[in-house]
Amino acid sequence: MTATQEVSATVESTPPVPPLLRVTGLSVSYAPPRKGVNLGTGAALTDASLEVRPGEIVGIVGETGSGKTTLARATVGLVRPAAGRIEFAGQDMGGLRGRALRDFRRSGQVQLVFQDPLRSLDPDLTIGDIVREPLDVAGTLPRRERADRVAESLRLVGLDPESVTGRRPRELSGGQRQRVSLARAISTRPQLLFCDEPVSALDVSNRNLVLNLLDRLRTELGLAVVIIAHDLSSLAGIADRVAVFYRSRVVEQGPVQAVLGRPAHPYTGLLTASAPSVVRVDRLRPEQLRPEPGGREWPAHGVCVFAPRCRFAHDACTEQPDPVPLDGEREAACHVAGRWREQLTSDDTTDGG
Ligand SMILES: Nc1ncnc2c1ncn2[C@@H]1O[C@H](COP(=O)(O)OP(=O)(O)OP(=O)(O)O)[C@@H](O)[C@H]1O
Repeated sequence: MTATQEVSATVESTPPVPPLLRVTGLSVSYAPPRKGVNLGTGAALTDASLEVRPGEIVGIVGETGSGKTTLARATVGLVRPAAGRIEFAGQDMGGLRGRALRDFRRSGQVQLVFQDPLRSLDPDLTIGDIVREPLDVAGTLPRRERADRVAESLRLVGLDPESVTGRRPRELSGGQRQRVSLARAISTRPQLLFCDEPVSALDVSNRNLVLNLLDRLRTELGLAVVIIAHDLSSLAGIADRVAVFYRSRVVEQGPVQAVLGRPAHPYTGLLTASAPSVVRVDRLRPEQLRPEPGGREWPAHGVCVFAPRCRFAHDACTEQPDPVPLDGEREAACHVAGRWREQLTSDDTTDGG
């Protein structure tokens, strides 16, 4: 056997790392609102598929109400899917009921971190109590070891346990509070962390600090992290892959450089064109991607969700497209995925290539 054959034999025999989280065809609808209480009806998530591998950072972007938080809530069992499958660490979450579901939630293997730490942290508890609480709920770590784990978790997020353990959330800055939320979330040493808008309430320097911290935690703890964000700039620097949500659907997903650098879905194109600070290969302007005024009227249902806002929509778009694989690991749910660029004239685009 030649050296090259030996190398390829080794590569071929290495099994691919199985995903930690595998979501397949997930649909979620919230119950119709009670009379007089309008919380919104209809599908919050439709036929969504996504995988997260151990140690990976996956970004989820999309406008408000597109279903990003619903995916996180369904994964931890806070909302029951109408269809589809969620597997975590090889286990079918749909099969968990009653006590088994409660035990899974309490185990802290998947943790959520929310946007506004001031509202999500109990103001009456000390920082030490707040970080210890998930350990008390899980009950897997002996009591005498919990104080050490609290101190270790605070240190991991860059806080000095001696100075913060006895304080209360209001005595800390916004950035420190978000780090307390992270310390709390990692106290159970989860395998997966969902961070819902973790930096949108922070100023720029604290944003970078918290994002770098997430990057470090995934390396040091082998954590998989899903970061839900409105804006792309908070993901561009640290995510490995990104999924773009639009009106309850995953319209594009793949490696972050490919998706943000050269979007295949016109909606991703619009997002990146509207966020000039995000490093990208395409240099498109939002107006190049918006439909001409007075264009076609689209029915409210059944058509591609993006058709009414898409300059490139045509007859085929009267049907919602399924996601199709494109180059490499990327996929997009669009009848003109990537090909819409051909419709831009050379004056329209100064593609930096
Ligand atoms: N508890 C609820 N009851 C009824 N409808 C809900 C509930 N929570 C969310 N929804 C609806 O489900 C849809 C998806 O909401 P979701 O919170 O998942 O979106 P999102 O992308 O996370 O939005 P945001 O960026 O604003 O947090 C929205 O139409 C929303 O109004």
